[in-house]
Amino acid sequence: MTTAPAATAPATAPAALAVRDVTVRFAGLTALDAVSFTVEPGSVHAVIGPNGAGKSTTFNVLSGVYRATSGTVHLGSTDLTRLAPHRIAGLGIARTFQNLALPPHATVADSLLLGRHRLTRSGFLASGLRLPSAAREARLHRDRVREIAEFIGLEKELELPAGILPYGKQKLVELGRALCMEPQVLLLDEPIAGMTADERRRVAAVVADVRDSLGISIVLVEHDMGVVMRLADAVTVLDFGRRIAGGTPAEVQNDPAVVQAYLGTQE
Ligand SMILES: Nc1ncnc2c1ncn2[C@@H]1O[C@H](COP(=O)(O)OP(=O)(O)OP(=O)(O)O)[C@@H](O)[C@H]1O
Repeated sequence: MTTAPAATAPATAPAALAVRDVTVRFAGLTALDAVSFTVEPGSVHAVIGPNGAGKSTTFNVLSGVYRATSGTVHLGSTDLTRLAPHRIAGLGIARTFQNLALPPHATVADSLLLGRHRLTRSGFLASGLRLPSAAREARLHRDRVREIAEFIGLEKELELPAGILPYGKQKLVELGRALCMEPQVLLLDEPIAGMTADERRRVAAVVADVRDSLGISIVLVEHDMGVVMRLADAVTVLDFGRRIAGGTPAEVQNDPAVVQAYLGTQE
C-alpha cells in the first residue's frame, strides 16, 4: 500500500553517513572490529548478520549511545563520533527502537508531537503567556503532524490513545514520531519484528515511501531476509563484529562468506 504524498521532502538534501574503521570494545570483548560502510543519501542500507554479529552495537554507535573505541562516524562533513545522543538527534539522525517506546496513554497526535520537540522555537514563557507567535508555531507543528499521520496512513487514528492501537500501527506511530523530527537519516531497529504478514507489508511500503518520496536515508537492522532483499539498496553483513561482505542484496546473497556465516549459526 502506498501512502499519501502529503509529507514533503526535507529542506536540506541528505548527506552520506560514513562509518570508518569503527571498533567498539567492552571489557575484553570486541563487539565491532574496524567496521566501515557508507550509507548513500536517500538509500535504504541494511545491516545484517547472525545473532551477536554487532548490529545493535552499530546502531548504538550511530545514535551516540555507545562511544566508538576508535574510528569515526560522519554525516556529510559533520563529525558525530564523540557527540551525545541528543546532539546527534539534533543533527538529523532519528531512530526507532526494537521494543515499543511510546507513552501508553498519549494520543497518536501527541505522540507524534513529541518528535517536533527539537524543532520548537517558542520558549516556555511565550507558550505559557499564549503569545500569538507561540500559537502560530503550535498550529504549524499540528499541521505537520497531520501531514505525517496521512503519510503513514494513520490520520483517522490521530485522536486515539496510541496504546490501544494494534501493534503494527503502534510501530508506525513510532516511525511517524521519528519522521516528525525531519531527519536526514532514519535508523530502524527491526521495524517489522513480531508483526503479522499484513503489518509487515504495510510497514515495508511506508519505509520504501520514506526513501522514495522524502529522500531520507534509512539504516535498517532486520532479520527478515525477504524484506531486506526487497527493500535494501545496499547491504552490509557483519559476523563476530567484522564486516564480512557488502554490496547489493543480490551480491551479498551469493557471497560464500555470507552463506557460511548464516549456515554456521544453524548448526
Ligand atoms: N553493553 C554491552 N556490554 C558488553 N557486551 C556487549 C554490550 N553490547 C553488546 N555486547 C556484546 O557485543 C556483541 C555484539 O552484540 P550486538 O547486540 O551488537 O549484536 P547483534 O548483531 O545486534 O545481535 P542480535 O541479532 O542478537 O540482536 C555480543 O557479543 C554482545 O554480547
